[in-house]
Amino acid sequence: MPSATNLEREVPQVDQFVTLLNDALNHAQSVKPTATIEPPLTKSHFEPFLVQIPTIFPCASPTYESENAVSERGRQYAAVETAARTVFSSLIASISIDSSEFVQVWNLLDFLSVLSDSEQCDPALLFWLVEELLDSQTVDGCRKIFDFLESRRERITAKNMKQKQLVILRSCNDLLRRLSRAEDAAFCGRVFIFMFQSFPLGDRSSVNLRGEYHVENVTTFEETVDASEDAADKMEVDAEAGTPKDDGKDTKPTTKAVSFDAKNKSVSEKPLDTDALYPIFWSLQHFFSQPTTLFDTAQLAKFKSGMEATMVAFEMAEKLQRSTKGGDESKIIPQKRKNPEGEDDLRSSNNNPKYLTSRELFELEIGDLYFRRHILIQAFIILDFLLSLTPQARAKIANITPQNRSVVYGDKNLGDEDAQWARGMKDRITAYIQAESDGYFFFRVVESVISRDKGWVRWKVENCAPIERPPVSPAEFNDAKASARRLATNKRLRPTPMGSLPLDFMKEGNEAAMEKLKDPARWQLPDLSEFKKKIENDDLDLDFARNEKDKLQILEAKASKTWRALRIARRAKLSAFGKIDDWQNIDVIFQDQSDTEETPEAETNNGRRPDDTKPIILSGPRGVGKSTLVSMLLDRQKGVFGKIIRHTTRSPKEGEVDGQDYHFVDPKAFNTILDGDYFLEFNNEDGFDYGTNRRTADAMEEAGKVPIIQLDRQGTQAAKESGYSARFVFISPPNIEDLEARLKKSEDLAEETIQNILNTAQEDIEHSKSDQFYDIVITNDNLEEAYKELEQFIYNSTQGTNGVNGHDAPVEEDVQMNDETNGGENS
Ligand SMILES: Nc1ncnc2c1ncn2[C@@H]1O[C@H](COP(=O)(O)OP(=O)(O)OP(=O)(O)O)[C@@H](O)[C@H]1O
Repeated sequence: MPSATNLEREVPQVDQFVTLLNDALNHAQSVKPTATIEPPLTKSHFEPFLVQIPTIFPCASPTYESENAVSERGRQYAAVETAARTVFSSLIASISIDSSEFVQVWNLLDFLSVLSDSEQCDPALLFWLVEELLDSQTVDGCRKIFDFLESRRERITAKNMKQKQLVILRSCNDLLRRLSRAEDAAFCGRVFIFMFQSFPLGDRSSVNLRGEYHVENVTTFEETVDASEDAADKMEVDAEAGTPKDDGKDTKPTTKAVSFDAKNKSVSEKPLDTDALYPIFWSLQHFFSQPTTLFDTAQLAKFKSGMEATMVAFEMAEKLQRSTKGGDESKIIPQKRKNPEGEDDLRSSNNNPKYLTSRELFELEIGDLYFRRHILIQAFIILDFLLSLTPQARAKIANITPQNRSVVYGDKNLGDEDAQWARGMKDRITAYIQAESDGYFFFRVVESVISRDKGWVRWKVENCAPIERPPVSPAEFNDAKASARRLATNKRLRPTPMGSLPLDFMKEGNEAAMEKLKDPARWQLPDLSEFKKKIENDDLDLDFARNEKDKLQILEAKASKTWRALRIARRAKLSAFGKIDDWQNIDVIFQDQSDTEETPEAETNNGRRPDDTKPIILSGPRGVGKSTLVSMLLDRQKGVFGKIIRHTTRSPKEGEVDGQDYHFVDPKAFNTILDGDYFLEFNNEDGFDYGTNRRTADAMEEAGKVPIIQLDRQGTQAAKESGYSARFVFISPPNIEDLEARLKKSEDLAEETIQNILNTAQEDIEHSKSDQFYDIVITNDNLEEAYKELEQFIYNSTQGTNGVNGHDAPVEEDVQMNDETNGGENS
């Protein structure tokens, strides 16, 4: 690059262009009086200056013709660059990025972007200056520069990306090196997103194609035990081994302190004391940062016994924490870590989150759940790496040609015994992580990140093949269209559509036909127990299925029977539906009726169905009378409504019945429902989860009943926010004193609890007054009147007189189901 001062002196156009730039900046300030990044200045704002360029550089004119045009363009680009750098340097030398004057730099960059798009300067010029700007600013300043880049991203990356991509990549990577992943995680994310959005998905520029490992990331730890030393003085942070003594290899600490001789074999059986475990544990970091060292059998043996010892210690730590409730789960991830040598090298100390490796901290660290998880994820990744060396894993990528040999390690194989160990260890880690309180979800996140990463690794093995689908040929398109049409066209109807009974007898003459119609099999619902046997037979057949095709057929048959059984069961065993988590196991509906929600009376079905059958959510303070009103509704409109019972992970209290007071489930079952996003609302109280399963309500609706859900204010809010379609009713006490009296009368509550309930009630009442949150607010003063108001709302006042307790039209059902309804009618 030519030196600015020399060119300035030698090339008069530089001076002229500096003047033009300054004029343009003055003009910019008049058209954009704000001091903010937005709005961007565009070509139209700089038009008067663009037309002046040919007067400085004749070659800039579109009509210019010369055989030296190319070299003249080169000179123009150099002069524009020098002028731009001159103006840019004087601006950033005199104005702080925090000052409002700094808008001039944004304006200059906007002008350069216009110049670049009009091919009046080097396409990369803007990014060269941005690179310098980033270099000259603190991380806070860089955030502002990124605000600018993000707001202009589409515009500045639209043209000539090829010339720009190198400098973008360099600036972003430089910036990332300066940022701490732990402390500036959000900013790092912004930089990555900027890169992802600027470069096409399949761009290989930043791919580590040679499969190099970050060997400088060496973890140091204390080699010898010295009880007399002051722990605070000794506290060490593992350092980037940029120091010459490391030479890229962690010679010093990791190997010396660890002894993996035969005597140490017992580590897998009983826990080591922390002093013995300390060097073994930290030496694992060496394998985590340099997995290829595991190709050496001795090193692999070290890794294996180190992992075994670590797992035993972790399992012990977990057991201890469980037995001493409230064990130290506090995070000890420090906010700021000091550099061991006190060197003023911010870059190296900020690059990666570090571990504190002091002996004194070790016990605390392994007592910390988050720390243990960190280590186990590292181990998980390494085990996956090892398993990628098995013959089975290799077979999966065998047909990829050409392979990127740098990441395949073709000559290295993992033996059967080691592979078995690695699989066993992976399972052990999985079980360990999942056993923690929110471990199930945490592990799912880890699993999905790792599985995505495997996709990228495969892409690397494929030498980063272009990520694009070949266009569909017209012939393929036409074929697909024709077969879609074929599939969508109505086929000829079968003489006996699937599932319907033959009607041939109709030809046999009236009397005989009528007799046949009386056959109970035509109108009676089959007995639920029949399906039990048939489903059991299907299960048996499944066990003996010879191939996938047979299995699928049997599964389909089972699904059909299961569906029919559920349809029959919905009449009497609705509460059991909440206990079904897997369609393949519906045994619960075949169990004795006594353990279901519905009482025999509920089947008498002499209530009236409202026109609006949306679920009803009843909210209100504790003790206001919600349950009383719901009981009245269930009693007076039999068979029409169904109360939704919440799920909980706590155990039943004395007298509580599963399925009546709560559905008592274990955390895994609860999490499965949560994971499926089936909870309408959920909360955690005293360490136990509670939630309302939307599926229970859906099943009830499907069974033709109107679900009634009792929720507190937060639950109601959650249901509303999730867009749940329901009718929202608030039951209000006549006043706080009455509520207090009811609470004191009905429950044996401590004074403090009562006061808390009353405070919440006050807030609930205030909130119920806010516009349109509830569809109706009913004051429960006189119980009978409150009930009437509720019933009127449910049935809608215009229809309230129209024979409450009368009969509604039957629910739309298939013929078989209707048959039973008619048979059971008792009005
Ligand atoms: N209108 C009323 N007048 C007097 N007492 C009433 C009235 N309505 C309900 N009660 C009584 O108030 C007490 C609390 O009623 P209920 O259990 O139905 O309240 P709740 O809102 O369901 O309470 P929670 O939210 O704690 O379950 C009961 O003893 C009930 O008989």
